[in-house]
Amino acid sequence: MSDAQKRHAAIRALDFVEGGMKLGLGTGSTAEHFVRLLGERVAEGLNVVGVPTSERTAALAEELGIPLTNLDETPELDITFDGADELDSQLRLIKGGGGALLREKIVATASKRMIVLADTSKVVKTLGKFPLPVEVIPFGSRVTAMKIAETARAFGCEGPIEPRDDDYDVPFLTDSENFIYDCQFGAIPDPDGLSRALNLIPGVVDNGLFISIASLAIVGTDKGADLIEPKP
Ligand SMILES: O=C(CO)[C@H](O)[C@H](O)COP(=O)(O)O
Repeated sequence: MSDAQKRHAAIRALDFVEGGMKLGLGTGSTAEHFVRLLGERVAEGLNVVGVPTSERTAALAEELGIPLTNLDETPELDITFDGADELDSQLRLIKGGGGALLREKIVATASKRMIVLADTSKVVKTLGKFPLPVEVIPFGSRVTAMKIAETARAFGCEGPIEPRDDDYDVPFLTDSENFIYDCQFGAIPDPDGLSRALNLIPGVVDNGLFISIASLAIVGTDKGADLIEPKP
């Protein structure tokens, strides 16, 4: 992972921003580069409004003076800029390393387009090396986790499924006060099928697979950034 590459992706992303736009603001270190650069433009007079995908991003955007709104007031956004934990050639993503996958997916799908910002380490042939985060309601979460494992097996995915916690064994809570299970599958042969099946399990709120949502990836390199469109 390269911080310089992340910053290069964020710099290139600013070329897509125009005055008057309504923007989804992602979560994570790559998205943070973008939000900070956007804050500089806003300070220079750029007129945009943002919907943050997490409390963390909301706090940062507020600190930088970026005007914020929410999806109730502004249900259609122009572009969401967000990071990813993995992306493949079809621009299918694994997201949720920072635990914000639910709001990230809601905001991205309320946008005319989602642009993913990444460094080169995020580009993979097959999704799944990064543990897939699945957000579950705390009630009955162990049963839900067993069903996740069963469902995943039917899609050729095996591997430990572990509740995310902090350094003191306290369960990690999302902004919506749910748990996250990290599923170490190694490879996901059918991301689309797995994503649909997981979301049918009672207790699963959503999972970190973003399928047919991103329409462009900006991958930062050591010298600049490459634009990648989804391959059919
Ligand atoms: O999905 C996310 C947060 O839920 C992030 O976009 C993802 O984890 C990438 O983070 P980073 O840019 O710090 O590598």
